[in-house]
Amino acid sequence: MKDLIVIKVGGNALDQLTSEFFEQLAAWRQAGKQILLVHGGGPMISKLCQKLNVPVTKTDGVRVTDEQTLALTKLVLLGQTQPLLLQKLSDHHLNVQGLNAASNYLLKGRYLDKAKYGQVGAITYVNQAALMAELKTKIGVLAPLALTESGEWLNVNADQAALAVASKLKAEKLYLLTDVAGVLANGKLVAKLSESRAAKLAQEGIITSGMFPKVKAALTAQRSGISQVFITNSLAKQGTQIESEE
Ligand SMILES: Nc1ncnc2c1ncn2[C@@H]1O[C@H](COP(=O)(O)OP(=O)(O)O)[C@@H](O)[C@H]1O
Ligand SMILES: CC(=O)N[C@@H](CCC(=O)OP(=O)(O)O)C(=O)O
Repeated sequence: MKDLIVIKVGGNALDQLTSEFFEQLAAWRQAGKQILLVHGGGPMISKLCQKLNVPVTKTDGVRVTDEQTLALTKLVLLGQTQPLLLQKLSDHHLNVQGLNAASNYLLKGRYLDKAKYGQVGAITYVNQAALMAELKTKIGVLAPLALTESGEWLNVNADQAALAVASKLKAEKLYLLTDVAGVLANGKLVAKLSESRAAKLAQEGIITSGMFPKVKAALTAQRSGISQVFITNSLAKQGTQIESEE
């Protein structure tokens, strides 16, 4: 949808939001844009697990999520990080609405690989009509969780959730906000990143850890038709923009 901007706010980025961020959202709302924020909370989930002696296991950057981890994940996302972001937005006089998979079955998903990751999902369906109705008047703040057809909760990587929603709704722009200026190579920002350059940087061990699934999500988003995809730490800076192959 033209005029829809999807922004993923990672758990690390949540602590670093500057006044620029809120001013940009206000300016976009004034210009008639619809805005959906998909929030993370990974570091906070890991912290709570560690406090309660629940093992933290990640495979390919994905949290292996058993029943107990799922309960803590929901607790953190819906009880801690989402209210924190809503409060920050409200403090800046922005009109907001907290959203999750259970609000009008906004997001449905399927198991990614139950044997490997447990209760982890990939999004298969977005209730577009319900979501767009919410975004008409408010900035939506959506948790990265999905429900299966039979009503089981799934934990979804927040980059993947933002990508899925942005692709299904054909967003104009997708921002993956994180705690670094973009993809860095030898300390320098990579301003434009194509699929082949990304593959080379990954092979050289330059794109690693959390940046690896993020770049994969960004490339998939660009391929799905979202022309402006950015990995950045600020809405005022383009950071790394994904570009198509020559
Ligand atoms: N080439 C790279 N450029 C920038 N960051 C990288 C790179 N490779 C790995 N990283 C790491 O990826 C992190 C961002 O991923 P992650 O911590 O998962 O972010 P978020 O919580 O915002 O989703 C950076 O803080 C950095 O430590
Ligand atoms: C399946 C899976 O890995 N889910 C993520 C959801 C939160 C997230 O992605 O948060 P960040 O963006 O802050 O990392 C997790 O449990 O950490």
